[in-house]
Amino acid sequence: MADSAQVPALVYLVTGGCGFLGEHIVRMLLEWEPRLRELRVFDLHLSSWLEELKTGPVQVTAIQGDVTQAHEVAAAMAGSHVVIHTAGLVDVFGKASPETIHKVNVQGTQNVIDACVQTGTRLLVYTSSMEVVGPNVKGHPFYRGNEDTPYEAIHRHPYPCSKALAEQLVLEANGRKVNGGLPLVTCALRPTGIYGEGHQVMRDFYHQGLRFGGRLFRAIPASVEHGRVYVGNVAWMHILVARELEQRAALMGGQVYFCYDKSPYKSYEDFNMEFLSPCGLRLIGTHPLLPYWLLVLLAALNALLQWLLRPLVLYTPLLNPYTLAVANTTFTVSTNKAQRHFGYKPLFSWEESRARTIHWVQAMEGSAW
Ligand SMILES: NC(=O)C1=CN([C@@H]2O[C@H](COP(=O)(O)OP(=O)(O)OC[C@H]3O[C@@H](n4cnc5c(N)ncnc54)[C@H](O)[C@@H]3O)[C@@H](O)[C@H]2O)C=CC1
Ligand SMILES: CC(C)[C@@H](O)CC[C@@H](C)[C@H]1CC[C@H]2[C@@H]3[C@H](O)CC4=CC(=O)CC[C@]4(C)[C@H]3CC[C@]12C
Repeated sequence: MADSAQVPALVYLVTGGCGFLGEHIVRMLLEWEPRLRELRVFDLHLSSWLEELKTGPVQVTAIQGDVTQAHEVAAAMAGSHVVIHTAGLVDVFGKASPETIHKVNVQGTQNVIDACVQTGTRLLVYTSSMEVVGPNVKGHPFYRGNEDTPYEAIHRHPYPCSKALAEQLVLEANGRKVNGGLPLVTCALRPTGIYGEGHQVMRDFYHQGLRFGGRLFRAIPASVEHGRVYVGNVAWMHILVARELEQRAALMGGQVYFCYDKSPYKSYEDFNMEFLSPCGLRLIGTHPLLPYWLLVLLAALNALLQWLLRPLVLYTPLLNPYTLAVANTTFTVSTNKAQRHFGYKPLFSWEESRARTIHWVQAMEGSAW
Protein backbone atom coordinates (compact mmCIF):
# COMPACT_ATOMS: atom_id res chain seq x y z
CA MET A 1 0.00 0.00 0.00
CA ALA A 2 1.52 3.36 -1.03
CA ASP A 3 2.20 5.87 1.69
CA SER A 4 -0.96 8.00 1.96
CA ALA A 5 1.23 11.05 1.50
CA GLN A 6 2.00 9.75 -1.99
CA VAL A 7 -1.53 8.77 -3.04
CA PRO A 8 -2.78 11.25 -5.69
CA ALA A 9 -5.96 12.39 -3.97
CA LEU A 10 -5.79 16.16 -3.75
CA VAL A 11 -7.36 18.87 -5.89
CA TYR A 12 -5.42 22.14 -6.15
CA LEU A 13 -6.76 25.38 -7.57
CA VAL A 14 -4.26 28.01 -8.77
CA THR A 15 -5.77 31.41 -9.57
CA GLY A 16 -3.69 33.47 -11.99
CA GLY A 17 -2.13 30.19 -13.08
CA CYS A 18 -1.27 31.52 -16.54
CA GLY A 19 0.74 34.43 -15.24
CA PHE A 20 4.50 34.87 -14.83
CA LEU A 21 4.57 33.32 -11.34
CA GLY A 22 1.45 31.22 -11.86
CA GLU A 23 2.93 29.27 -14.75
CA HIS A 24 5.97 28.30 -12.68
CA ILE A 25 3.71 27.23 -9.80
CA VAL A 26 1.56 25.12 -12.14
CA ARG A 27 4.51 23.41 -13.79
CA MET A 28 6.30 22.79 -10.48
CA LEU A 29 3.18 21.37 -8.83
CA LEU A 30 2.96 18.78 -11.61
CA GLU A 31 6.61 17.91 -11.05
CA TRP A 32 6.88 18.06 -7.27
CA GLU A 33 3.47 17.34 -5.70
CA PRO A 34 2.84 13.56 -5.68
CA ARG A 35 -0.51 13.94 -3.90
CA LEU A 36 -2.00 15.86 -6.83
CA ARG A 37 -5.04 14.24 -8.51
CA GLU A 38 -6.44 17.33 -10.23
CA LEU A 39 -4.87 20.73 -10.92
CA ARG A 40 -7.34 23.50 -11.73
CA VAL A 41 -5.82 26.52 -13.49
CA PHE A 42 -8.11 29.54 -13.14
CA ASP A 43 -7.27 32.66 -15.11
CA LEU A 44 -8.89 35.54 -16.97
CA HIS A 45 -6.62 34.77 -19.92
CA LEU A 46 -5.85 31.07 -20.52
CA SER A 47 -2.56 30.26 -22.26
CA SER A 48 -2.06 27.77 -25.07
CA TRP A 49 0.80 26.00 -23.23
CA LEU A 50 -1.82 24.54 -20.86
CA GLU A 51 -2.83 22.04 -23.57
CA GLU A 52 0.58 20.31 -23.42
CA LEU A 53 0.06 19.67 -19.68
CA LYS A 54 -3.10 17.64 -20.23
CA THR A 55 -1.27 14.53 -21.40
CA GLY A 56 0.16 13.59 -17.98
CA PRO A 57 -1.27 11.46 -15.13
CA VAL A 58 -2.66 14.49 -13.28
CA GLN A 59 -5.96 15.89 -14.55
CA VAL A 60 -5.27 19.52 -15.57
CA THR A 61 -8.47 21.56 -15.78
CA ALA A 62 -8.24 24.97 -17.45
CA ILE A 63 -10.92 27.35 -16.21
CA GLN A 64 -11.36 30.73 -17.86
CA GLY A 65 -12.76 32.97 -15.16
CA ASP A 66 -12.66 36.29 -13.36
CA VAL A 67 -11.87 36.54 -9.64
CA THR A 68 -14.10 39.61 -9.43
CA GLN A 69 -17.06 37.31 -10.21
CA ALA A 70 -17.83 35.48 -6.95
CA HIS A 71 -19.92 32.78 -8.60
CA GLU A 72 -17.13 31.93 -11.04
CA VAL A 73 -14.64 31.61 -8.20
CA ALA A 74 -17.00 29.43 -6.15
CA ALA A 75 -17.69 27.16 -9.13
CA ALA A 76 -13.96 26.69 -9.75
CA MET A 77 -13.30 26.15 -6.03
CA ALA A 78 -15.96 23.47 -5.35
CA GLY A 79 -14.28 20.21 -4.36
CA SER A 80 -10.75 21.60 -4.10
CA HIS A 81 -8.53 20.99 -1.06
CA VAL A 82 -5.98 23.79 -1.60
CA VAL A 83 -6.15 27.16 -3.32
CA ILE A 84 -3.04 29.12 -4.29
CA HIS A 85 -4.25 32.64 -5.07
CA THR A 86 -1.78 34.53 -7.28
CA ALA A 87 -4.29 36.22 -9.62
CA GLY A 88 -3.97 39.96 -9.55
CA LEU A 89 -3.28 43.18 -11.43
CA VAL A 90 0.41 43.84 -10.99
CA ASP A 91 0.29 47.38 -12.23
CA VAL A 92 2.57 50.26 -11.21
CA PHE A 93 2.65 51.72 -14.71
CA GLY A 94 -0.85 53.17 -14.94
CA LYS A 95 -2.30 50.51 -17.24
CA ALA A 96 -5.40 49.98 -15.08
CA SER A 97 -7.49 52.42 -13.05
CA PRO A 98 -7.18 52.46 -9.26
CA GLU A 99 -10.75 51.18 -9.08
CA THR A 100 -9.95 48.20 -11.29
CA ILE A 101 -6.80 47.39 -9.31
CA HIS A 102 -8.81 47.45 -6.10
CA LYS A 103 -11.64 45.40 -7.62
CA VAL A 104 -9.32 42.64 -8.82
CA ASN A 105 -6.79 42.55 -6.01
CA VAL A 106 -9.04 43.22 -3.02
CA GLN A 107 -12.57 42.20 -4.01
CA GLY A 108 -11.14 39.29 -5.96
CA THR A 109 -9.31 38.09 -2.84
CA GLN A 110 -12.46 38.48 -0.77
CA ASN A 111 -14.27 36.35 -3.34
CA VAL A 112 -11.60 33.65 -2.99
CA ILE A 113 -11.97 33.68 0.79
CA ASP A 114 -15.77 33.55 0.58
CA ALA A 115 -15.56 30.67 -1.89
CA CYS A 116 -13.32 28.73 0.54
CA VAL A 117 -15.92 29.21 3.29
CA GLN A 118 -18.82 28.36 1.00
CA THR A 119 -17.29 25.24 -0.57
CA GLY A 120 -15.30 23.89 2.38
CA THR A 121 -11.81 24.43 0.92
CA ARG A 122 -9.58 24.63 3.98
CA LEU A 123 -6.13 25.75 2.78
CA LEU A 124 -5.47 29.16 1.24
CA VAL A 125 -2.00 30.35 0.19
CA TYR A 126 -1.97 33.98 -0.94
CA THR A 127 0.71 35.66 -3.02
CA SER A 128 1.19 38.97 -1.27
CA SER A 129 4.17 41.26 -1.90
CA MET A 130 7.08 43.09 -0.33
CA GLU A 131 5.13 46.18 -1.28
CA VAL A 132 2.73 45.53 1.58
CA VAL A 133 5.64 46.70 3.75
CA GLY A 134 7.39 49.20 1.52
CA PRO A 135 9.11 51.22 0.31
CA ASN A 136 6.85 53.76 2.00
CA VAL A 137 5.89 57.19 0.68
CA LYS A 138 8.61 58.77 2.87
CA GLY A 139 11.31 56.78 1.07
CA HIS A 140 12.55 55.13 4.26
CA PRO A 141 15.05 52.35 3.50
CA PHE A 142 14.28 48.78 4.59
CA TYR A 143 17.77 47.33 4.87
CA ARG A 144 17.98 43.53 5.16
CA GLY A 145 14.89 43.48 7.33
CA ASN A 146 12.70 40.53 8.27
CA GLU A 147 9.03 39.82 9.01
CA ASP A 148 9.38 41.38 12.48
CA THR A 149 11.41 44.47 11.55
CA PRO A 150 9.54 47.64 12.57
CA TYR A 151 8.79 49.79 9.52
CA GLU A 152 6.26 52.57 8.90
CA ALA A 153 4.19 51.09 6.06
CA ILE A 154 2.52 54.10 4.42
CA HIS A 155 1.12 53.68 0.89
CA ARG A 156 -0.70 55.93 -1.53
CA HIS A 157 -0.26 54.07 -4.79
CA PRO A 158 -3.24 51.83 -5.71
CA TYR A 159 -1.11 48.69 -6.15
CA PRO A 160 0.57 48.49 -2.72
CA CYS A 161 -2.65 49.68 -1.10
CA SER A 162 -4.56 46.83 -2.74
CA LYS A 163 -1.95 44.22 -1.76
CA ALA A 164 -1.96 45.42 1.85
CA LEU A 165 -5.76 45.28 2.07
CA ALA A 166 -5.90 41.85 0.42
CA GLU A 167 -3.21 40.42 2.70
CA GLN A 168 -5.10 41.73 5.73
CA LEU A 169 -8.28 40.00 4.52
CA VAL A 170 -6.41 36.71 4.09
CA LEU A 171 -4.74 36.81 7.50
CA GLU A 172 -7.98 37.81 9.25
CA ALA A 173 -9.79 34.91 7.58
CA ASN A 174 -7.49 32.39 9.26
CA GLY A 175 -9.57 30.24 11.62
CA ARG A 176 -12.96 31.05 10.06
CA LYS A 177 -15.20 28.01 9.88
CA VAL A 178 -15.71 26.68 6.38
CA ASN A 179 -18.57 24.54 5.11
CA GLY A 180 -18.26 21.30 7.07
CA GLY A 181 -17.26 23.05 10.27
CA LEU A 182 -13.48 22.86 10.07
CA PRO A 183 -11.28 26.01 10.26
CA LEU A 184 -9.82 27.77 7.23
CA VAL A 185 -6.01 27.93 7.38
CA THR A 186 -4.44 30.87 5.52
CA CYS A 187 -0.92 32.09 4.86
CA ALA A 188 0.55 35.01 2.89
CA LEU A 189 3.88 34.97 1.03
CA ARG A 190 5.66 38.24 0.30
CA PRO A 191 8.01 37.99 -2.68
CA THR A 192 10.49 40.78 -3.25
CA GLY A 193 11.06 41.67 -6.91
CA ILE A 194 10.62 38.40 -8.77
CA TYR A 195 12.86 37.67 -11.78
CA GLY A 196 13.23 34.74 -14.15
CA GLU A 197 11.79 33.18 -17.28
CA GLY A 198 8.72 35.14 -18.38
CA HIS A 199 9.36 38.38 -16.45
CA GLN A 200 7.77 41.15 -18.51
CA VAL A 201 9.75 44.04 -16.96
CA MET A 202 13.04 42.27 -17.76
CA ARG A 203 11.75 41.80 -21.30
CA ASP A 204 10.99 45.54 -21.46
CA PHE A 205 14.48 46.46 -20.26
CA TYR A 206 16.04 44.14 -22.83
CA HIS A 207 14.04 45.57 -25.71
CA GLN A 208 14.76 49.12 -24.51
CA GLY A 209 18.48 48.29 -24.58
CA LEU A 210 18.20 46.86 -28.10
CA ARG A 211 16.47 50.06 -29.21
CA PHE A 212 19.42 52.10 -27.88
CA GLY A 213 22.10 50.13 -29.67
CA GLY A 214 22.74 47.69 -26.85
CA ARG A 215 23.00 50.39 -24.21
CA LEU A 216 21.05 51.08 -21.02
CA PHE A 217 21.68 54.28 -19.07
CA ARG A 218 22.09 54.21 -15.29
CA ALA A 219 19.40 56.15 -13.46
CA ILE A 220 19.76 54.73 -9.95
CA PRO A 221 22.88 54.82 -7.70
CA ALA A 222 24.59 51.41 -7.44
CA SER A 223 24.42 51.76 -3.66
CA VAL A 224 20.61 51.43 -3.59
CA GLU A 225 20.01 47.72 -2.86
CA HIS A 226 16.80 46.11 -4.13
CA GLY A 227 15.72 42.63 -3.06
CA ARG A 228 15.15 40.15 -5.87
CA VAL A 229 14.11 36.48 -5.81
CA TYR A 230 14.07 33.85 -8.54
CA VAL A 231 10.59 32.87 -9.74
CA GLY A 232 11.34 29.15 -9.35
CA ASN A 233 12.15 29.62 -5.67
CA VAL A 234 8.99 31.68 -5.15
CA ALA A 235 6.97 28.89 -6.76
CA TRP A 236 8.78 26.31 -4.63
CA MET A 237 7.93 28.22 -1.43
CA HIS A 238 4.25 28.26 -2.46
CA ILE A 239 4.31 24.49 -3.00
CA LEU A 240 5.99 23.85 0.36
CA VAL A 241 3.54 26.07 2.22
CA ALA A 242 0.58 24.34 0.55
CA ARG A 243 2.08 20.97 1.54
CA GLU A 244 2.81 21.85 5.19
CA LEU A 245 -0.04 24.24 6.03
CA GLU A 246 -2.54 21.64 7.29
CA GLN A 247 -0.10 19.74 9.52
CA ARG A 248 1.45 22.94 10.90
CA ALA A 249 -1.71 25.05 11.05
CA ALA A 250 -1.07 26.23 14.61
CA LEU A 251 2.35 27.58 13.65
CA MET A 252 1.83 28.73 10.06
CA GLY A 253 -1.84 29.75 10.02
CA GLY A 254 -2.29 33.52 9.70
CA GLN A 255 1.43 34.05 9.15
CA VAL A 256 3.37 36.03 6.54
CA TYR A 257 6.68 34.94 5.03
CA PHE A 258 9.07 36.89 2.83
CA CYS A 259 10.15 34.94 -0.25
CA TYR A 260 13.93 34.87 -0.43
CA ASP A 261 16.90 32.99 -1.87
CA LYS A 262 20.61 33.54 -2.46
CA SER A 263 20.17 36.16 -5.20
CA PRO A 264 22.72 38.92 -4.52
CA TYR A 265 21.84 42.30 -3.07
CA LYS A 266 22.30 44.87 -5.86
CA SER A 267 20.61 47.92 -7.30
CA TYR A 268 17.67 47.05 -9.54
CA GLU A 269 19.56 48.04 -12.67
CA ASP A 270 22.84 46.32 -11.74
CA PHE A 271 20.93 43.16 -10.88
CA ASN A 272 19.21 43.18 -14.26
CA MET A 273 22.61 43.44 -15.92
CA GLU A 274 23.53 40.04 -14.43
CA PHE A 275 21.33 38.69 -17.21
CA LEU A 276 21.44 41.44 -19.82
CA SER A 277 25.24 41.86 -19.96
CA PRO A 278 25.81 38.23 -21.05
CA CYS A 279 23.20 38.96 -23.73
CA GLY A 280 25.20 41.84 -25.17
CA LEU A 281 23.81 44.90 -23.37
CA ARG A 282 25.90 47.51 -21.50
CA LEU A 283 24.86 49.74 -18.59
CA ILE A 284 26.35 53.16 -19.29
CA GLY A 285 27.67 55.13 -16.29
CA THR A 286 29.08 54.18 -12.94
CA HIS A 287 26.85 56.89 -11.46
CA PRO A 288 23.40 58.08 -12.57
CA LEU A 289 23.86 60.03 -15.80
CA LEU A 290 21.21 62.56 -14.81
CA PRO A 291 20.73 64.42 -11.51
CA TYR A 292 17.87 63.09 -9.40
CA TRP A 293 15.85 66.31 -9.71
CA LEU A 294 15.91 65.92 -13.51
CA LEU A 295 14.76 62.32 -13.24
CA VAL A 296 11.92 63.47 -10.99
CA LEU A 297 10.97 66.05 -13.63
CA LEU A 298 11.12 63.50 -16.46
CA ALA A 299 9.03 61.05 -14.42
CA ALA A 300 6.44 63.76 -13.80
CA LEU A 301 6.42 64.62 -17.51
CA ASN A 302 5.79 60.94 -18.28
CA ALA A 303 2.86 60.95 -15.86
CA LEU A 304 1.46 64.10 -17.51
CA LEU A 305 1.89 62.62 -20.97
CA GLN A 306 0.13 59.43 -19.85
CA TRP A 307 -2.81 61.50 -18.61
CA LEU A 308 -3.00 63.64 -21.77
CA LEU A 309 -2.66 60.70 -24.16
CA ARG A 310 -5.03 58.35 -22.31
CA PRO A 311 -8.06 59.11 -24.53
CA LEU A 312 -5.95 58.16 -27.57
CA VAL A 313 -3.28 55.65 -26.50
CA LEU A 314 -2.05 53.93 -23.34
CA TYR A 315 1.42 55.37 -22.68
CA THR A 316 3.09 53.36 -19.89
CA PRO A 317 6.87 53.98 -19.73
CA LEU A 318 9.08 52.28 -17.14
CA LEU A 319 9.92 55.69 -15.62
CA ASN A 320 7.12 57.29 -13.61
CA PRO A 321 7.07 58.98 -10.20
CA TYR A 322 6.24 55.73 -8.42
CA THR A 323 8.75 53.48 -10.15
CA LEU A 324 11.49 56.07 -9.68
CA ALA A 325 10.75 56.39 -5.97
CA VAL A 326 10.65 52.61 -5.46
CA ALA A 327 13.80 51.97 -7.48
CA ASN A 328 15.60 54.70 -5.57
CA THR A 329 14.83 53.32 -2.11
CA THR A 330 16.76 50.46 -0.58
CA PHE A 331 14.53 47.49 0.18
CA THR A 332 16.16 44.15 0.97
CA VAL A 333 15.23 41.27 3.22
CA SER A 334 17.32 38.90 5.31
CA THR A 335 15.27 36.25 7.07
CA ASN A 336 14.99 32.54 7.72
CA LYS A 337 11.43 32.44 9.02
CA ALA A 338 10.27 30.19 6.16
CA GLN A 339 13.10 27.77 6.90
CA ARG A 340 12.34 27.77 10.63
CA HIS A 341 8.58 27.29 10.17
CA PHE A 342 8.36 24.82 7.29
CA GLY A 343 11.85 23.84 6.27
CA TYR A 344 12.11 26.04 3.18
CA LYS A 345 15.41 26.09 1.36
CA PRO A 346 15.77 27.56 -2.13
CA LEU A 347 15.37 24.85 -4.76
CA PHE A 348 17.52 26.78 -7.23
CA SER A 349 20.95 28.17 -6.42
CA TRP A 350 21.88 31.69 -7.51
CA GLU A 351 24.03 30.23 -10.26
CA GLU A 352 21.16 28.07 -11.58
CA SER A 353 18.67 30.96 -11.31
CA ARG A 354 21.06 33.22 -13.23
CA ALA A 355 21.80 30.64 -15.91
CA ARG A 356 18.10 29.86 -16.48
CA THR A 357 17.24 33.54 -16.77
CA ILE A 358 20.11 34.27 -19.17
CA HIS A 359 19.06 31.33 -21.33
CA TRP A 360 15.53 32.70 -21.44
CA VAL A 361 16.69 36.20 -22.45
CA GLN A 362 18.95 34.74 -25.13
CA ALA A 363 16.03 32.76 -26.55
CA MET A 364 13.75 35.83 -26.52
CA GLU A 365 12.34 36.99 -29.84
CA GLY A 366 14.46 39.75 -31.35
CA SER A 367 17.42 38.66 -29.25
CA ALA A 368 20.82 39.81 -30.41
CA TRP A 369 21.94 36.19 -30.00
N1 LIG B 1 6.16 40.27 -10.35
C1 LIG B 1 6.67 40.56 -9.18
O1 LIG B 1 7.81 41.04 -9.08
C2 LIG B 1 5.88 40.30 -7.95
C3 LIG B 1 4.56 39.81 -8.00
N2 LIG B 1 3.89 39.58 -6.82
C4 LIG B 1 2.51 39.05 -6.84
O2 LIG B 1 2.54 37.80 -7.50
C5 LIG B 1 1.28 37.56 -8.15
C6 LIG B 1 1.53 37.17 -9.58
O3 LIG B 1 2.22 38.24 -10.18
P1 LIG B 1 2.86 38.10 -11.64
O4 LIG B 1 2.94 36.67 -12.00
O5 LIG B 1 4.09 38.93 -11.66
O6 LIG B 1 1.77 38.84 -12.53
P2 LIG B 1 1.11 38.42 -13.91
O7 LIG B 1 0.37 39.61 -14.39
O8 LIG B 1 2.11 37.80 -14.81
O9 LIG B 1 0.08 37.27 -13.49
C7 LIG B 1 -1.15 37.58 -12.91
C8 LIG B 1 -2.19 36.63 -13.51
O10 LIG B 1 -3.45 36.94 -12.94
C9 LIG B 1 -4.41 36.95 -13.99
N3 LIG B 1 -5.53 37.84 -13.65
C10 LIG B 1 -5.52 39.19 -13.64
N4 LIG B 1 -6.74 39.65 -13.34
C11 LIG B 1 -7.55 38.55 -13.16
C12 LIG B 1 -8.91 38.37 -12.85
N5 LIG B 1 -9.74 39.42 -12.68
N6 LIG B 1 -9.39 37.11 -12.74
C13 LIG B 1 -8.58 36.04 -12.94
N7 LIG B 1 -7.27 36.15 -13.26
C14 LIG B 1 -6.77 37.39 -13.35
C15 LIG B 1 -3.67 37.44 -15.22
O11 LIG B 1 -4.33 37.04 -16.41
C16 LIG B 1 -2.30 36.79 -15.03
O12 LIG B 1 -2.25 35.54 -15.67
C17 LIG B 1 0.47 38.85 -7.99
O13 LIG B 1 -0.49 38.69 -6.97
C18 LIG B 1 1.51 39.90 -7.59
O14 LIG B 1 0.93 40.91 -6.79
C19 LIG B 1 4.46 39.82 -5.61
C20 LIG B 1 5.73 40.31 -5.53
C21 LIG B 1 6.55 40.58 -6.68
C1 LIG C 1 13.37 53.76 -15.03
C2 LIG C 1 14.31 53.45 -13.90
C3 LIG C 1 14.03 54.35 -12.70
C4 LIG C 1 14.22 51.97 -13.52
O1 LIG C 1 15.26 51.65 -12.63
C5 LIG C 1 12.85 51.66 -12.92
C6 LIG C 1 12.76 50.22 -12.39
C7 LIG C 1 11.29 49.90 -11.98
C8 LIG C 1 10.45 49.62 -13.23
C9 LIG C 1 11.29 48.71 -10.99
C10 LIG C 1 12.16 49.04 -9.75
C11 LIG C 1 11.53 48.28 -8.57
C12 LIG C 1 10.45 47.42 -9.21
C13 LIG C 1 9.31 46.95 -8.31
C14 LIG C 1 9.85 46.13 -7.12
O2 LIG C 1 10.55 44.99 -7.58
C15 LIG C 1 8.69 45.69 -6.21
C16 LIG C 1 7.51 45.11 -6.93
C17 LIG C 1 6.72 44.24 -6.24
C18 LIG C 1 5.50 43.73 -6.80
O3 LIG C 1 4.68 43.15 -6.09
C19 LIG C 1 5.16 44.00 -8.21
C20 LIG C 1 6.30 44.60 -9.01
C21 LIG C 1 7.10 45.66 -8.25
C22 LIG C 1 6.20 46.86 -7.98
C23 LIG C 1 8.34 46.07 -9.13
C24 LIG C 1 7.88 46.79 -10.41
C25 LIG C 1 9.04 47.38 -11.24
C26 LIG C 1 9.94 48.28 -10.38
C27 LIG C 1 9.17 49.51 -9.91
